Amino acid sequence: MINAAVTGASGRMGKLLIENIIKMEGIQLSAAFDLANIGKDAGEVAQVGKLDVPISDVADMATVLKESKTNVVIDFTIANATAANAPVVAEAGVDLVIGTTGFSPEQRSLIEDAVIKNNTTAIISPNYSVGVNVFFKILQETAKYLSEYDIEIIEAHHNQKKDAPSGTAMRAAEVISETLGGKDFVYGREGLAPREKEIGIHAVRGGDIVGDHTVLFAGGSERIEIKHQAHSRNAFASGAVISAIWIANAEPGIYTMDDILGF
Ligand SMILES: NC(=O)C1=CN([C@@H]2O[C@H](COP(=O)(O)OP(=O)(O)OC[C@H]3O[C@@H](n4cnc5c(N)ncnc54)[C@H](OP(=O)(O)O)[C@@H]3O)[C@@H](O)[C@H]2O)C=CC1
Ligand SMILES: O=C(O)C1=N[C@H](C(=O)O)C[C@H](O)C1
Repeated sequence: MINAAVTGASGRMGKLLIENIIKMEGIQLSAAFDLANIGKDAGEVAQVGKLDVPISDVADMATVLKESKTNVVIDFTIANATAANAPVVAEAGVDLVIGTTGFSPEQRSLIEDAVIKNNTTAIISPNYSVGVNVFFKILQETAKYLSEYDIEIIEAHHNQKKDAPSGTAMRAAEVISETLGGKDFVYGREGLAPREKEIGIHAVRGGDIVGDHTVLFAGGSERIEIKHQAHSRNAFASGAVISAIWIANAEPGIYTMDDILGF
């Protein structure tokens, strides 16, 4: 049985991760962390019934992980929180499934260094849905054929999202840039904006949009739009919990969803 802890247990994703953990075989909730609802039952906060797992303060993370015999922490919080908590998790010899987005290059290196230094394992992905990871592959292929076309990425999310552009939009831009040997990124456009050989990245925030990503390849007299739309956060939560099961048999190191999906 895999013992999984959830960090960000009171959040939109945290609650759904707990719901998915209790539904899946071979994995159980061993601990939960958040800034809010400390001491409350994580199952009751997630509205899935009492689980006898209290939400703990992140300040007690090292002790709680040890006492709860946690094997893996699933972290969907905010960049600075993940950057602070990941070294604590790695030093405790516990694996990590990271869904948080919006890392600076320094935060990303700090997390990866802690995992490597402690010989543990991490999966880091801006999007745990199967569809988005197929979408990345389609973008790679399309970019090869339409390398001369103008490329713009438009993403839309709910009005409570804390980072922009989304991690998925940034990964889409990286995938295309890597395929085409390097592109500049331009964020939004305003005023006179002559088109160079860059990828334009645009973020929209409104209402309860779960997550839309469109990549536009525009030529002189035609265009292709490749679009992924998430209908529910379950697309992300189920992928993250499957990843937490997968990690139990992985060699130490850093992985992405490509490894889990066998791409
Ligand atoms: N990879 C993927 O597939 C997906 C990634 N995401 C990413 O996951 C992250 C969370 O998204 P979402 O659930 O919507 O956000 P929420 O704001 O709903 O949830 C985040 C939770 O983390 C808590 N938190 C903040 N700081 C800490 C800390 N230091 N220690 C412990 N908990 C903390 C927040 O508390 P408080 O509210 O009090 O600050 C909140 O309860 C975002 O970065 C988002 O982009 C989201 C969906 C899919
Ligand atoms: O914050 C969200 O909601 C989401 N965040 C991820 C991102 O930034 O790419 C993934 C998904 O689009 C939902």
